[in-house]
Parts: sequence; C-alpha cells; structure tokens
Amino acid sequence: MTASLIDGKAHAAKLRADVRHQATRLLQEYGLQPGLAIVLVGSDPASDVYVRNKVRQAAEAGLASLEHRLPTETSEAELLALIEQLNGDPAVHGILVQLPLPAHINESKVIHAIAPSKDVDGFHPINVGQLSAGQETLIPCTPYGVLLLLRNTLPSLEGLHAVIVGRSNIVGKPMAQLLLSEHCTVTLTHSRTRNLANVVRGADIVIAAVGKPRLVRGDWIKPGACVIDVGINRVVENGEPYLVGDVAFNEVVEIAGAITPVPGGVGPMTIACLLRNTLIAACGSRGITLSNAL
Ligand SMILES: NC(=O)C1=CN([C@@H]2O[C@H](COP(=O)(O)OP(=O)(O)OC[C@H]3O[C@@H](n4cnc5c(N)ncnc54)[C@H](OP(=O)(O)O)[C@@H]3O)[C@@H](O)[C@H]2O)C=CC1
Ligand SMILES: Nc1nc(=O)c2c([nH]1)NC[C@@H]1CN(c3ccc(C(=O)N[C@@H](CCC(=O)O)C(=O)O)cc3)C=[N+]21
Repeated sequence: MTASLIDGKAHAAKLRADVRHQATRLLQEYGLQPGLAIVLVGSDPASDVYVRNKVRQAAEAGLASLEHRLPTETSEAELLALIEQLNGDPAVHGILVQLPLPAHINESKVIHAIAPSKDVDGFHPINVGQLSAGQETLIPCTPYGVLLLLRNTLPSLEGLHAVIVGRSNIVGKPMAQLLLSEHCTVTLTHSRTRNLANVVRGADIVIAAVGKPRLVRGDWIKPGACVIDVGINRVVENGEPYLVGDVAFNEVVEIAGAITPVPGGVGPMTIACLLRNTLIAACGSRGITLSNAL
C-alpha cells in the first residue's frame, strides 16, 4: 500500500484565502485591519527566510505587517522596551518574536513580556495554561496547523492513539494538549524514551517533531497509520542541499495510510495559522466574535 499525501501547501492556501476573506469583511464592516508585528533579532539565514515569507503572506491576506529587525547585539532591555511599545500600539494585534534568540537574551523573560492577548504564538504562560485547561485561547501555530491537517484527513480523531515524538514547549507539549481535547489517547515521547520504535508501533497517529533527519523509520509504523512530519532539517547529500523531515519518507510512504511531505506539509500551515491567530486577536481586541460576526 502507498500512503496518500497530505497536501499542506493546498490546505494552507485555502486557510489563507479564508483569512483574507474575513480580513476584508473586518475592514469593510468595522474599519479594522489586523496588524502583525514580527521581531527578528540577529541575522540567522533560516529565520530570515521564514520572516520574509511571513511578511509577504500577511500582506497577501490583507493584514498589515510590521517588521522589526534588530542587530544581534541588541540588549535584553532594548528588546523588552520594543515589546512594551508594541503591547501599547492599537494598530498591532499580534506580536511574534522569532526564536531562537541570541544567547544573551532570556527567552522566557521575553515571552512573559508579550501581552497574552497579542501572543499569536501562544507561548505566554497564560495562554499555555488556558490551552491545558481546555479553554479557548491563542493556540501555538504549528500544533494548530497539524490539528487542522488531521481533522481534514481522518474521519474522527476520537479514541485514536497518537504518539508524539518530541516534547518541546513550541510543538510537542501543546500538540499533546490539543489532541487530548480531541479525545485521542496521547503518548508524549522524547530522547529518554525507552524502546521508542515499539511505542511508535502502537500509534494510529504519529507526530514527529524532533529535529533529527529521518529518525522515524518504515518498520516503526503500524500499517495504515497517519504520519505527520513536523521536522525541518537542512542536510547536504551528494553535494546538494536538501530539506528533510524527521521521518524517513521513502520508507514510511510504503506503510502509512497518509503522510505529510517536507517541504509542503506542516510548514505552510504554521504560517497560515499565524495569520489566522492575528485575525482572531484583532477580533478579540474589539470584542468581535469571529464565528458570529463574520
Ligand atoms: N514545520 C514547522 O512549522 C516547524 C518545524 N519545526 C521543526 O520541528 C523539529 C522540532 O522542533 P522543536 O520542537 O523546536 O525542537 P526542540 O529541539 O526544542 O525539541 C526536540 C525534541 O525532540 C526530542 N528528541 C531529540 N532527540 C531524540 C531522539 N533521538 N529520540 C526521541 N526524541 C528525541 C527532545 O527530547 P528531550 O526533551 O529529552 O531533549 C525534544 O523533546 C525541528 O526540526 C524544527 O526545525 C519547529 C517548529 C515549526
Ligand atoms: N516565535 C516563533 N514562532 C514560530 O512559529 C517559529 C519560530 N519562532 N522559530 C522557528 C520555527 C520554525 N517555523 C517554521 C515556519 C514555517 C516553515 C515553512 O514554511 N517551511 C516550508 C519550507 C521553507 C524552506 O524552504 O525553508 C515547508 O515546510 O514547506 C518552517 C518552519 C516557525 N517557527
């Protein structure tokens, strides 16, 4: 059996078109244009690509995007002052500080400084707590995108065993919370997990968010399982640069029921969800309920 391909690029294009449609109505009916501020400290080339993509796609979806590029030697106090200014700016509804930050800046302090209502990454402890309590909140973009792909691929998530490989605050942990809310049975695995391959063999849904090229092999996969590859790894093979996931795609595609490619899987959904979160935050700032008012 060959797995069906989950086309993240196409799903993301639909989601962006929906954001654009709703942003147009917001502007017409309420005179409100959602604004996203993206802060990049330093000049990591990969971050540079993401930030450029985010700014372009925000503009295409009818959002105002404001880019703040700061030099690597920016002090923590300077960054916190910028966040304070953005928190108080009524034209800014979403703030994203690109991670990782340079080593001399305390990431946790920065995340705490962002107003929870503008935290479109969903990383602030208030939003993390709300997500874990099953309350409505701004959901981290990558797990949000993965959830939308799963809902589109599987008839129901209820009662399925989801194994997540990776327990980071930005992907693995919030993914576990979201899937619990969907009534999956969730196993969160990490670098100390014993017999990882055996744990993954029990999964109806596998989510790989590790940062290790092709860690998840074909013989780890239950036939017919749904495999979501979050990993983005830059490798050079035969002298050529490639983007590969955390899943050995060529092996797993023969066993799984459905699989996301890299590139063109989760990545484009992450950006589309960031735009959607900005729209949600803008509506929230005026007490407009997205589903009711639009
Ligand atoms: N497509 C997208 O939109 C996005 C993609 N990414 C990509 O997803 C991947 C993961 O990112 P992120 O969550 O930030 O990564 P982190 O480095 O923060 O976390 C990696 C996790 O993987 C675990 N891990 C490491 N090695 C192994 C192993 N051999 N077996 C099992 N678990 C292991 C770690 O375990 P431990 O906790 O024990 O150290 C940790 O929990 C990266 O490739 C990143 O580029 C990230 C964000 C968005
Ligand atoms: N505050 C913060 N929020 C983030 O959400 C965040 C972050 N920091 N730091 C880095 C990670 C990584 N991330 C990606 C987003 C899009 C693609 C993406 O669009 N990928 C394309 C390929 C892009 C390419 O060719 O490089 C794809 O998979 O098709 C990838 C990775 C968001 N992150």
